[in-house]
Amino acid sequence: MDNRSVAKYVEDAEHLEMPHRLFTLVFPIDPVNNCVLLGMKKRGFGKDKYNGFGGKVEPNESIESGAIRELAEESGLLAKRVDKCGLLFFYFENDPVAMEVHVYLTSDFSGQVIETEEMAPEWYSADKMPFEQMWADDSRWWPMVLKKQKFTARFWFFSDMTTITREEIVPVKSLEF
Ligand SMILES: Nc1ncnc2c1[nH]c(=O)n2[C@H]1C[C@H](O)[C@@H](COP(=O)(O)OP(=O)(O)OP(=O)(O)O)O1
Repeated sequence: MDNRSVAKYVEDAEHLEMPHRLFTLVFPIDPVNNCVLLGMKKRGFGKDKYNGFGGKVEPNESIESGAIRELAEESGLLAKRVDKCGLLFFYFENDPVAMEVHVYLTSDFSGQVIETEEMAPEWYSADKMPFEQMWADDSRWWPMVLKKQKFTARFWFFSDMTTITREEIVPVKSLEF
């Protein structure tokens, strides 16, 4: 997909006549051991699932600053740099607000991994992810991450928040548009 088409795809997604709430999702990567840091969510939305680190973007910050802040708050790691690898849209039956999730990787970070009130972090082999304990969409787009392929994707969830009723995953050249 060329950049103009990507922009159109995102514009379409953002104008499905529903408001979007902005979120971030960051996966720290250890490239030497091919490992990724996941966190077991201990409370709130997504409790008892493994995920990357992230949350809502505050009104006074950029999406990237929000990603770095949430990573620090939830894992103790300070990212010097994050690289956007994907853009996800989630739509839930009976929910008038969609989620727009900006997905980042980082292998440039410092600090000690700590367990926080929200997350219990654990390193996993990047090609042996615990998908059965993750959001149902994760196994659909993670292969793009492994291939170093940027992507946009849209998932429609049934009201149980678990069953995917429709999905679109599109490889893209760039997420700068
Ligand atoms: N389906 C799916 N796949 C992958 N990742 C996610 C989902 N749904 C999601 O919500 N997420 C991600 C997006 C965010 O990184 C988190 C949810 O953020 P949340 O914990 O609700 O936001 P915070 O701002 O940290 O919330 P509180 O601190 O107010 O609890 O999961």
